[in-house]
Amino acid sequence: MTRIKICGITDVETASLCMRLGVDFIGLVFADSRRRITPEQAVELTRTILTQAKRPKIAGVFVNETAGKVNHTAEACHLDVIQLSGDEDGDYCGRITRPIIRATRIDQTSAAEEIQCRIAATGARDIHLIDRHSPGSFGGSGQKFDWAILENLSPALKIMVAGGLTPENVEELILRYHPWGVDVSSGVESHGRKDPAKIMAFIRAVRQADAKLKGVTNAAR
Ligand SMILES: O=C(O)c1ccccc1NCC(=O)[C@H](O)[C@H](O)COP(=O)(O)O
Repeated sequence: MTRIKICGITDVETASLCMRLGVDFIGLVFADSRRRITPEQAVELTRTILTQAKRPKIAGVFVNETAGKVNHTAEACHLDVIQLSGDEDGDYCGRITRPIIRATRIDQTSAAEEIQCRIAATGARDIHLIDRHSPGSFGGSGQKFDWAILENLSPALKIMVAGGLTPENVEELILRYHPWGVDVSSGVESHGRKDPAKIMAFIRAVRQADAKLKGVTNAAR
C-alpha cells in the first residue's frame, strides 16, 4: 500500500481526522512557514494521538536547524521521524537521533544521476522525499515537478513523492510510477487551511489507485 503523509498540520481536529483515516505520517512544520507551529503547540496537538496503539508516525519538518535543537525538539515533542527539508549534509544527518525523511528538491534541470548521488550522500536507508524546488521556498509551495524522472530512480529506494499533489492527480502518479509513498500539503487545503473533504478525497484516490494496482497484480498471477 502506498504510504500517505499529510504535512503542515496545525490543529488537533485535522490530526485526529488523519489518524482515523489511517494516514501513515503527519508532518508538523517547525521551520519558517505559514504552517509553522511551536514545540508547545506540537505537544498539545499530538497528546491524544500518542495514546493510541494504531497511530500515524509524527514527522517534524526542519530546515537548516542545528542538530542539537532538532534532537531536543524530537525528544520534547515525541517525534518519530525527522524530515530535513534544507541543505543538511551527510555528516549532519549522522548526528540526528531519529529516523530521517530526507527531502531532495528538484527542478526541470535535475538529472536522475545527480539525484541518486545526493541520495547516496545522505543515506540510502532513509525515506527520500522528492519535492519540487521553487525559489524562495523550502517546501509546501504546491508546485509539481516532471514525474518522468522517477522512472530513472532505483526501485530499491523508499521514494516519497511530494510537490503539487492533489486528490485529482495522485491516482495517476501512483498508477504510473508506484512510489513508496506520497506527501501533500497545499493540495488538501482551502483558503490556506487544511480541508477535511480534500483530505478524505486524497486518501480515497490513493486507496483507489492501490486497489487498481492490486487488481493488475492478481490478474497477472
Ligand atoms: O509546508 C511547508 O510550509 C514547509 C515549509 C518549509 C519546509 C518544508 C515545508 N513542507 C514540506 C513538505 O513536506 C510538504 O508537504 C511538501 O513540500 C509538499 O508540499 P505541497 O506542494 O504544498 O503539497
